[in-house]
Amino acid sequence: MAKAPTPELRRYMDKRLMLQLNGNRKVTGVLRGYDPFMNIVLDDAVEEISASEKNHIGMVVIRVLISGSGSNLQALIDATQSGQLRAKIIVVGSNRKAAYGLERAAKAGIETRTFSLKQFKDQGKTRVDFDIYMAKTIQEEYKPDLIVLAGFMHIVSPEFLSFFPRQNIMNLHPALPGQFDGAHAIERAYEAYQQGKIEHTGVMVHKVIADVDRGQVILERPIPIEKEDTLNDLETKIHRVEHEIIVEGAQKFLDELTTQ
Ligand SMILES: Nc1nc2c(c(=O)[nH]1)N[C@@H](CN(C=O)c1ccc(C(=O)N[C@@H](CCC(=O)O)C(=O)O)cc1)CN2
Ligand SMILES: NCC(=O)N[C@@H]1O[C@H](COP(=O)([O-])[O-])[C@@H](O)[C@H]1O
Repeated sequence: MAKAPTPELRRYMDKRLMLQLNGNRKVTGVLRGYDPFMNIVLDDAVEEISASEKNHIGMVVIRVLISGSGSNLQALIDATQSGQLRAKIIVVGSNRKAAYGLERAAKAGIETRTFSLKQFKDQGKTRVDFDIYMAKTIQEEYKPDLIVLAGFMHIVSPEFLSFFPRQNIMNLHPALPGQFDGAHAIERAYEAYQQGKIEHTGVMVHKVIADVDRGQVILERPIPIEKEDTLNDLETKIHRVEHEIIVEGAQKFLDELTTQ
């Protein structure tokens, strides 16, 4: 495939630019870097909300990985567009080409990538080959400050994690630390409540390590379960809290990462 031509921006390097983004957003900043995919790195970036209101963003970029409907991705998109989350989503990746979250990203003018484990296996390659390709693509083509796993239903290997020595990967999990690690956590919590084993569940965002859902907790929030709650009621309560904690957790982690 022909390599994308590098845009002629050399003469603007280290100069303050004003960029007009989608959604009629205006951002100024000092050009520090760019690549053939038009990923632009601006330093001391400032979003001009209005003539009198400015939002200092700093120099951050983020990348989101999804598998499903992407309601948490939408929460991140909305938060970056409102300025609540001082960051820019530069690309959304999914391991499922039918994930509705890819449509949400495209509608927001965000680049999307799909990574198919099945394609690798059909070529006789391994799951680790797939993980290495995915990690190498993310790191070399996008160089994100933060990767957010927002319902990304793929357990990443130590080989994947080795590409990110800063451990700048955050996962959203619909359970409290050490309670219901892994998939189907909400259903398992509901079942445990019905059996009288727990009185509440919760949501957390945590750093991603090889041991699934056992990374350092960034934020956690308990969610009470009422006896009249159906599973759907509990899922609704959990998703509402998720949409808040994923934004607050991303900002908290970014602030930590960018001051290291
Ligand atoms: N190494 C890690 N990888 C991932 C973590 C993590 O903490 N460490 N968090 C998960 C997200 N997650 C729970 O929060 C999770 C996702 C998926 C699974 C799982 O069993 N996946 C199966 C496939 C299931 C499916 O396709 O429906 C698998 O990967 O074989 C467990 C937990 C993200 N990755
Ligand atoms: N173990 C990981 C896990 O269960 N993640 C869960 O997938 C859902 C994705 O929803 P979304 O696609 O609407 O954002 C969310 O509930 C998230 O906590």
